[in-house]
Amino acid sequence: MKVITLGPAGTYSHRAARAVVDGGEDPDEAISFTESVTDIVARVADGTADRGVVPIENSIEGSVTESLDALTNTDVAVVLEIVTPIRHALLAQSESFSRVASHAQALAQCRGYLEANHPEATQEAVASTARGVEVAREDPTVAAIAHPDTADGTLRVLAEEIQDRTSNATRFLVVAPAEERQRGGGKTSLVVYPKTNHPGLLLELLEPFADRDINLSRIESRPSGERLGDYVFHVDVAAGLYEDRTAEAVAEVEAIVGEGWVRTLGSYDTRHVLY
Ligand SMILES: O=C(O)C(=O)C[C@]1(C(=O)O)C=C[C@@H](O)C=C1
Repeated sequence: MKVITLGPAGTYSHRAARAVVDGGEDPDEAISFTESVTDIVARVADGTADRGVVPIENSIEGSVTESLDALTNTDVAVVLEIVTPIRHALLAQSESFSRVASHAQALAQCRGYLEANHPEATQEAVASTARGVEVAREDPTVAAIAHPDTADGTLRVLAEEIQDRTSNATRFLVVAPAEERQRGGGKTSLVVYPKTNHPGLLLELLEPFADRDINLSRIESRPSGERLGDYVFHVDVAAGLYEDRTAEAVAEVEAIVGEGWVRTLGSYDTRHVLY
């Protein structure tokens, strides 16, 4: 199983990806890296990798919009979701740093800590938390925000548990080639582009689920990119496509969108991973 995720090694996505590698396989051989989530999804769609692991939502900072957009624009399936606690540390060569480098999501998850403790430090968003660690290793003026293990004996752990809420957690999606779309699992994800707009449209799109007593676990709108005020909706429901009621509701939504489209990413289960 070839798994691709956000690199370099040591990212939170890398930690989540380890949970996808089969027991008998060496994770170091199975997992490869790239520095954008758009690229992860593209590598799965073109068959370079069997699975891709992308962050999709954080409990403090919300959606990872690049991942939502990659799922809008690329035909892939979602086969599993992984939820993990995210505990950040501040890592540097010494206390005398003037910049903090990390992934934009991680900087945002520690906004309160940084404002209270290092208001003078400038913040630099880099491709991942592990990339920030590489920068801090090369540059004594830079501190990184990342998992404490990434210090790896070469950086000092200046502070631990610096996320603004102890309950900080991120949800990752495991994507697979579109033909591996599943019907089994407790959750189903759809991307819905209604194309047109009229009063009550969103209500019409959601009624097929409400009518069948299917719980909506999430709805997120993203700009379609076509024009201002035109949206794509990411809808998650708490029921699998193997259930007739879910398949019927999706078919009804497909009929409602008419001129637009519905992409069914498939059904999947949730795995909670602690590390
Ligand atoms: O930079 C990393 O370590 C990542 O895996 C990315 C990412 C994200 O995009 O949300 C993953 C988990 C944390 O929420 C912070 C950063």
